[in-house]
Order: sequence, then structure tokens, then C-alpha cells
Amino acid sequence: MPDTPAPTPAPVIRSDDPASFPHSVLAERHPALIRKVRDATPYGPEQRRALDELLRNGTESVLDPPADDDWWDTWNVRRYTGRSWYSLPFLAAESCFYRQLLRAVGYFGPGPFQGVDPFRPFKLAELDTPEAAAELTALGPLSERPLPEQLRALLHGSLWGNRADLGFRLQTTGAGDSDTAGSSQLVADDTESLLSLLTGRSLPTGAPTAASAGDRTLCLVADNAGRELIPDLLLVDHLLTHGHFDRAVLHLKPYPYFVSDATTADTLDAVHHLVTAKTDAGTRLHTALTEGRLTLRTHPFSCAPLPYADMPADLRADFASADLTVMKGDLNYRRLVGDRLWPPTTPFTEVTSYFPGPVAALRTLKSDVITGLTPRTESALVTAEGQTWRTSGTRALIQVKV
Ligand SMILES: O=P(O)(O)OC[C@@]1(O)O[C@H](CO)[C@@H](O)[C@@H]1O
Repeated sequence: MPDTPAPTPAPVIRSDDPASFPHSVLAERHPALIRKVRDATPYGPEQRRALDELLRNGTESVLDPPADDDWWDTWNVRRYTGRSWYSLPFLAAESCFYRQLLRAVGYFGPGPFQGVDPFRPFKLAELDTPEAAAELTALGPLSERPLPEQLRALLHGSLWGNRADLGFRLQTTGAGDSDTAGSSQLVADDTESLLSLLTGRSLPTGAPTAASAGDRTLCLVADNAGRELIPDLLLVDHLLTHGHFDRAVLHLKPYPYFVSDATTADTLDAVHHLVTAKTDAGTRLHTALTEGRLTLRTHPFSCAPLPYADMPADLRADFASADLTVMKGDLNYRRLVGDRLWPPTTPFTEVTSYFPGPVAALRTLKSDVITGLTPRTESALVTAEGQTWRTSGTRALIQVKV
């Protein structure tokens, strides 16, 4: 079991306040997701019964972990047995829910549905949308722009690709499709520092990057499949193709999680999609995979209900050996800074100081946690919107810790 995180003054986010965002996730989003999963795949009576049971007793009753699944012991979550789901840390409650959902559909087997991703129908549909096609069409004109401009556009494409994961759309219908990226401001913007780290130049402050010349490794901790993973892969392709990194390691989920989180199968689907669309990037990514310049990692901790501060030694060593780790998305952000109600002006660099090496967060704001705002930004947001900016998915940030 990992070490317990150091005590901190900021309270852990829970779901027990009925007016809170986390409560709505457990009370509304999870039941909606069970129904969607039930409708999307012709599961047999056994799996349907288990899904109905989860719907009936799921988050409304107390936590009842199965005796024969050691995931609950590995991450020390069996200690929550008999407690209301709403009393758990939000991160743990969600993680336990996804574990129960996968068990209900027989994902862990044995049986005919072993390894069948209940979210795959939604993920594949994502790749088939007119919006996804338009994004690929835009690659042509982009390739004629100067390289620094391309990199900046691909970086922001990867950021805004996180705008609306499939789970998010269950609750805020349509929010993910509206063109909010252009009109929204970044609430924190370390783009210049990140570009320096990505290209190996010295930082705008004049300080040299930690990266040495040559032999550079990028870790990209992916978030969602489909329309987020495609721009992530395009960014990785650009960085490898133009010599900014020699190797990239893509961290993925070992099995389906938080609806649309990317797995190995989703990554292969995305690369296949890029190849079928006859993009040069697709061909290059395919080759990079076969040559080992792009490698895939599926560490079990990626589906653990814990913050990165508790990561095991082997994962820590992975990140420590990278010249830069890029964390994509809201869930990774929650795990990176700790899923706590920090005062919004708490420095990002302080809460991530434990991280072994330079790390960047690219995230649209879809949950309460936030760090690294200036007092001015915070008060402007609150004056304009109260607290809705925290969870609406219309704001974003780029933050860097060197
Ligand atoms: O990591 P992602 O895909 O950007 O976001 C995951 C997410 O939708 O899931 C949680 C609610 O289920 C929220 O915290 C968050 O907005």
C-alpha cells in the first residue's frame, strides 16, 4: 500500500453536500451512465441484472466491495466498507463506482464479456463525428504555417481537446460541442514556459530547462480517447518529428475508466483512424510505435483512487527519468494537486513540488479543485460567475512546475 499523503490544511473534496457538484456526479451522472451502458451493448440477463442492482443500490446505499477483487485491498479502499458513498473522498467514490460498473458487465471475467469495454461504442462514435473530420481537415493548412506556430496550435488543440469528455456530456448536454474555446480565457497560462520546455529552449525567465541536449524523453499522461486523444497524438507526432524529443511515453489506463479514458485499444483505434484518414501523422505515429520511439504504459496506479503524491516507486522513477511530463485533463489535475478545496491562489508549484521532474498540466475546468490563480483572476471570475467557472468546462489552464 502507498504511503499516506502528508497532512494538509485544505479539506478533501467529498460529495455529501446535496448542493455540490460532486453530489450531482454520484446522484445524477452515475445512474445516467449505467442506463447508457445498458442500452449501448446487448448484455445478457446476468450482466443486466448486475447493472440494475448497481442502479438500485449503487450510490444510494452503502459501499459493499466484492470479497474476491483484490483491487480494493491494493489501494486500501476496503476500509470504506459499510460507509455511504457520499461520505467517501470524491475521488475514491468515483473510482470505486467505475470498478463496480466494470465488474457488473463482466469486464474482469471470466466469461464472454471479459475485456469488452462497455464505453467503446461511445468512444468509437466520437471519431466519426463531423467535428472530428473538420479537425483533421484543418491539419492541411496548419502544416503550411511556420513550425513555432504549428506547435502552439497543436498545444492548444490538445488542451481544448479536453473540453468535454463523454462523462461530462452526460450532465451538461451540448456543452462539449459549443465553440467555447475561442471566447474563453485561460485562467492560468504558462504557455511560454511550456513551449520552452517542449522545445528544450531556456525558459522565459532565463533559467535553463532541466532538459539536456539530445536524448530527450516526453511522458504524456493521456486522458480521454476519441477527440481528445487525436490532438494529443498529433502533438506527440510533431514533437518527435521535429526533433524536440527522441522518445515519447504515452501513459494510458490499463482498463476502461471514467467513461472515456484512453486505453491501449483506444490508442490503436486513434492511430488507425489517422492512418485511414491518410494523414502523414498517422503513418509516422504507426512507425514510431513499431520502432519504440513512442511507447505505451498502462500502470495499475492509473486507475487507483489516489493522488499522484502517493504514486509507487516504479511510476515515480518513470516520471523522474522524463525531461517533461504532461498531464492531460481534469482527473489527472485532481490527482496531481490533490483533490482538495485549496484556496485558489495556492501556488501550483507548491502543491506539485513533490513531483519528480518538470510537469505541465493541460486541463479544462470540470471540477471544484483549482490552484495557481492570481487574486485578480479569482475575483474577476467570482464577480462574473460566482463559482460556476470551476465546473462548467468552458475555462482552461496551462500550468507548469519546473
Ligand atoms: O479527466 P477529465 O476527462 O477531463 O474529466 C473527468 C470528469 O469529467 O470526471 C469528473 C466527474 O465524473 C470530473 O471531475 C471531471 O470533470
